[in-house]
Amino acid sequence: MFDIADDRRDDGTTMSHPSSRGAVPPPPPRTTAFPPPSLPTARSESGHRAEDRHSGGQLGDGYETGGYETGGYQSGGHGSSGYETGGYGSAGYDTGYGSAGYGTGSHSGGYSSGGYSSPGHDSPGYGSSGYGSAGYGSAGYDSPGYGSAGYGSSGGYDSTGYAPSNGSYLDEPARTSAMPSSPSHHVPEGVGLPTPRDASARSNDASDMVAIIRDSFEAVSSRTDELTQLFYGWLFRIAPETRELFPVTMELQRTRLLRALIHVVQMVDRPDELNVFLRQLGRDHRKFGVIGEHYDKVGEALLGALAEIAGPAWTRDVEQAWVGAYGVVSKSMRDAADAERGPAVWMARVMEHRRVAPDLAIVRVQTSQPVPYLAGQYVSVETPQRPRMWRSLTPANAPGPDCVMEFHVHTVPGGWVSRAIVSHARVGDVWRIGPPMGQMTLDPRSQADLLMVAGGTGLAPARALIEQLMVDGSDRKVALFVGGRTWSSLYDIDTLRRMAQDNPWLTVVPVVEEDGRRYGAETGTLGEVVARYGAWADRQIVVAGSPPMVRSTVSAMLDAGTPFMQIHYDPYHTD
Ligand SMILES: NC(=O)C1=CN([C@@H]2O[C@H](COP(=O)(O)OP(=O)(O)OC[C@H]3O[C@@H](n4cnc5c(N)ncnc54)[C@H](O)[C@@H]3O)[C@@H](O)[C@H]2O)C=CC1
Repeated sequence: MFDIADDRRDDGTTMSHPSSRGAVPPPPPRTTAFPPPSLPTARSESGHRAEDRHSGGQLGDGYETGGYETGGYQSGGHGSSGYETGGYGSAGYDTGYGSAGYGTGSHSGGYSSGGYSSPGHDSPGYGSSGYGSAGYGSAGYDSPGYGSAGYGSSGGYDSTGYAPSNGSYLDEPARTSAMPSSPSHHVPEGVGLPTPRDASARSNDASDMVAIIRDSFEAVSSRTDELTQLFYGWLFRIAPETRELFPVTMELQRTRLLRALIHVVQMVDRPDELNVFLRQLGRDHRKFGVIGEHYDKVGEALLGALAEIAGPAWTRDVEQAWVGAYGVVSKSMRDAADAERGPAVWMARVMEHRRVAPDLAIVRVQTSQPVPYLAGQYVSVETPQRPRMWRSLTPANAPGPDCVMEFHVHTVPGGWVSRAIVSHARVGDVWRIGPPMGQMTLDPRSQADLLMVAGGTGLAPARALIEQLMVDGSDRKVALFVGGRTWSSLYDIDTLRRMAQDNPWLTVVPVVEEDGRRYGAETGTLGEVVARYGAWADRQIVVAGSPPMVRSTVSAMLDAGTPFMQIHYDPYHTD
């Protein structure tokens, strides 16, 4: 319950059925030299690492997993005592910015000063108030912060007030700006930032309620570990049957609960956005087998736990505010779950498991019914080796009538699920797949050329998008910069080469950290290398990889003059 591990979903629009999108062509058979000559000219290569490179990428024990759940995002957070410090800090847009994290609660002033507030980033809307605040709205506590809603929203405050959020809906600023689920416009009180535009519209009662919820939550924010433990203890006491919905190890679950709670608290004054989030959460929870009556028990446990931690500060007003807020939350979730007609999960059989490196496997699964995902989206996955441990993975292929999904899974040190998938998944295993999420999808109406920057298994969404362009018969120019730490870690380079040879619109540029010339690759970090080619101002840009990689890439691009609103990336949970 209240697990937002897999909560990124779009704005609720219906996705097209994969089978109507045409067959995915088989990989082209030949090899070719690359890169083809259609790129801008690179400036001189420094080969030096970015200052912040690989920062904050350590995982806490057990919070890993394959595909895109590796380092970075998790960073210090889960590994350290509270997720409210380092972890989400670095999940924020950079360390300074992030380090305020959620830690000090919603009123932390830290946000306005960190990272992206720093001088040197001169793109519009990127200044101190702009970035600091926009990110705070979500970045601190929730993975959207890292992606679309957090940094993505740094367009957030521009001179005219609120620019649309970014980081989603590749190609289509209008849709991006309309994206209701982004919590990006929230400005916590007390940080000296612009007033949220909806503030004036709030009634006194509502704003009182918002203030009470925020203040009371902040008051317990230093004891969130206790809070979540109490909550689950309470829940399992009053509704013992819910225990089996959760994995044996509850640590991660508690973190997820907290994230969801914080998310709700942060968005409590933006009912429309909150509603989208909650509806997605409700639909997603169908896969856990959550039923209507559980919502009441959860409410009771939550309020009970809050009251116990708050002590004398739990006044009647506070209680009423929370009762009201929880009523809204549970209604949205239940309504959405009840309204959903599609499957809660799809069963997928492992049809191929290829260990392409000791720590990396390519797994192809087939579902009996199509999973309605779009190229670039991701799904949550549960494997028989790790029951009830759902992890997010991005299909590396476009949806096709064969109902096959290909996943690229890199082990994360200490990771339960990623290691199990790489080492122990077998042909014939049956996986469960949750509903598609994420918004890094193509707008079929756009003809803009594209730049894709992919680090490690972050290649998956880029490859799916490229496949989709092939299916669509597009001739939009695509430059794909694909990075690995070493040449041998570019595990899919042969396929990419073939694709580039067969599709003249596609340019593939391999990037390795050292000694690239030896392999015909560029040397450096992805951000450095991409920025050497200029600002890419005429392209829609997708960045996928570990959070530190995304962070440093976007930073380098902004420094090179890339318009922020053209850069897209999805939020990822790394647990
Ligand atoms: N939809 C998405 O965006 C997806 C994201 N991912 C994420 O991609 C990541 C891939 O991880 P691995 O395969 O282990 O790749 P990796 O961590 O070995 O890194 C691969 C590339 O990223 C660069 N890189 C890594 N850390 C960096 C940093 N701090 N600064 C600059 N560049 C950095 C490396 O130089 C290399 O080019 C995972 O975190 C995974 O969660 C994976 C699949 C989909």
